[in-house]
Amino acid sequence: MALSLLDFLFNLSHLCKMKEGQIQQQDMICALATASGVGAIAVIRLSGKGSIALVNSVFKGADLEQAASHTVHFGTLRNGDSLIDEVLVSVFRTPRSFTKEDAIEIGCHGSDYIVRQILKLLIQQGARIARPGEFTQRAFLNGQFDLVQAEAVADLIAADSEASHKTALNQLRGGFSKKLGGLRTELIHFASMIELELDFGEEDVEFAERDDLRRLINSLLGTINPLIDSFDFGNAIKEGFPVAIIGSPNVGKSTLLNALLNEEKAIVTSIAGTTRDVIEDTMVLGGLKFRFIDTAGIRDTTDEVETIGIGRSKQAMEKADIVIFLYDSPETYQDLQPLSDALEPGKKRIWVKNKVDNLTVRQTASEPRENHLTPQPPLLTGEGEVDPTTFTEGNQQEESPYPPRTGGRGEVIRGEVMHGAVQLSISAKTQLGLENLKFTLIGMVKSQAASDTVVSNSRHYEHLLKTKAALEEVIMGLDTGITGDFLAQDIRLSLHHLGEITGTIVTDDLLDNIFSKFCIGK
Ligand SMILES: Nc1nc2c(ncn2[C@@H]2O[C@H](COP(=O)(O)OP(=O)(O)OP(=O)(O)O)[C@@H](O)[C@H]2O)c(=O)[nH]1
Ligand SMILES: [Mg+2]
Repeated sequence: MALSLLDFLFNLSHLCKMKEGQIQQQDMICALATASGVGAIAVIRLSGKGSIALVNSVFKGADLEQAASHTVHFGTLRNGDSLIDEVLVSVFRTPRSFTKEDAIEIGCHGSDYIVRQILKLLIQQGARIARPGEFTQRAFLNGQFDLVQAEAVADLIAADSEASHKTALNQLRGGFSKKLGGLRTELIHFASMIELELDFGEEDVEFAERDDLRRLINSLLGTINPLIDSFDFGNAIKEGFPVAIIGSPNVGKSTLLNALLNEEKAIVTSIAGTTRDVIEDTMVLGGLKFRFIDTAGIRDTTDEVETIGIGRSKQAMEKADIVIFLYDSPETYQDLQPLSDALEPGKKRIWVKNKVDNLTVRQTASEPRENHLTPQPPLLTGEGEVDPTTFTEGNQQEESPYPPRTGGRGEVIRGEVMHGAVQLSISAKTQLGLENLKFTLIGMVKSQAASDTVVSNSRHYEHLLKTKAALEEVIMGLDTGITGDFLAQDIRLSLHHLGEITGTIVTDDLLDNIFSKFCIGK
């Protein structure tokens, strides 16, 4: 007969650490919590059993052993007779500290020398230097938060845009782990019902209502699927939304990259074929991080290096979230058509006509106005939504080789949105219309954000995929009417993967792996 759920959990506990339980005060660890280097103030952290007594033995001021939790005390730190610094000591008593252990924070003057002297003193008195992330690891092990929240602490520190900050904060406050936790509890209930059936062996009894189980699994899948789908978006929030600039040689791709980044990142010359490889960098626009990718101009060539570069341009285009198709003439516009046709239909694209400054320069007061383009401020039509209108256009004598656009004489030409594609006109060189392009990019990304709860961590993504596969096995088992013991096995596997996400079930290896990526002092 299959193992009972209790046996299963018992066996697992040999390999795994269960998070729930008593607060464990471990040995004393210390570290600099602020960035190293010279600053006005530095903060040194100490946590573990005996921390308050240790600092009290080297502190001259109030008696810290008698001090209440969450109080701050001014005094001096001394190594024997020698004064190290005037400090502010904050006292936190178990369980009301970050780690839930007794903890002290020493605010001293921000000199490397003073920090070294204080750490040396603490180590002499019995503390040891903390491993990376060890404070957060202790907080997790003492039940301060689940693993998703612990990982969010690292993300919050690393956040470099409004969006990544918001995602990390959402995870820190429970985000999707609360939702998953609730469903997991229900699933455990079903698992135990099925285990009970197994205990009755030969007797044909069913404690677990199969229809209710199916409903629960569907509801779990309903929670998990959008989370899985959100990963690309969540990952881009962290790493930057990739935007590939694609076009024929010399249309101004590198000029545009430099203008977007506000720095001379790529070489610009009038020689066609200047850029040979992909060049990229990130920029935060409207609270979102974008990864702009300049590429080699695409054309037929026999040059070996250029051919490799063009291959990379095509790869960048396929991987990008948004493709900017840049052109400066009817010919270079036509060159882009086969590339766009070959691209997956759902890919977001912006068609950008460059070098419009040339068009205005060509005009003189006496000439009939052929292509009068006047920049307009971008029209915001709603929250985060952008109407990418840039220019008013006068008489257009020639038949336009470009895709049809709405609007007539002197009317505001709407940057058309067709099959997810938008049309704009700019001058990368004079930066005319650039703000509008930025607004369009921001609007395109913001329109993707379905909810605040997004998965941005590849570990969570991996376990969500595994949970989904296991849950689908349960559904398949229900469809084919498999026996309780097989059903129980599939449910156990789902529970295992769900538990690994929030850290209800974790191995030491996994914990070490996660927390070693933190900085020391966190
Ligand atoms: N008048 C005008 N010239 C521009 C504009 N943008 C780029 N150029 C010029 O066009 C030429 C080519 O610019 P690049 O940015 O090197 O073009 P590219 O598309 O990166 O070219 P490759 O790297 O060869 O594929 C340079 O002489 C630029 O100064 C613009 O908006 N207006
Ligand atoms: Mg270039």
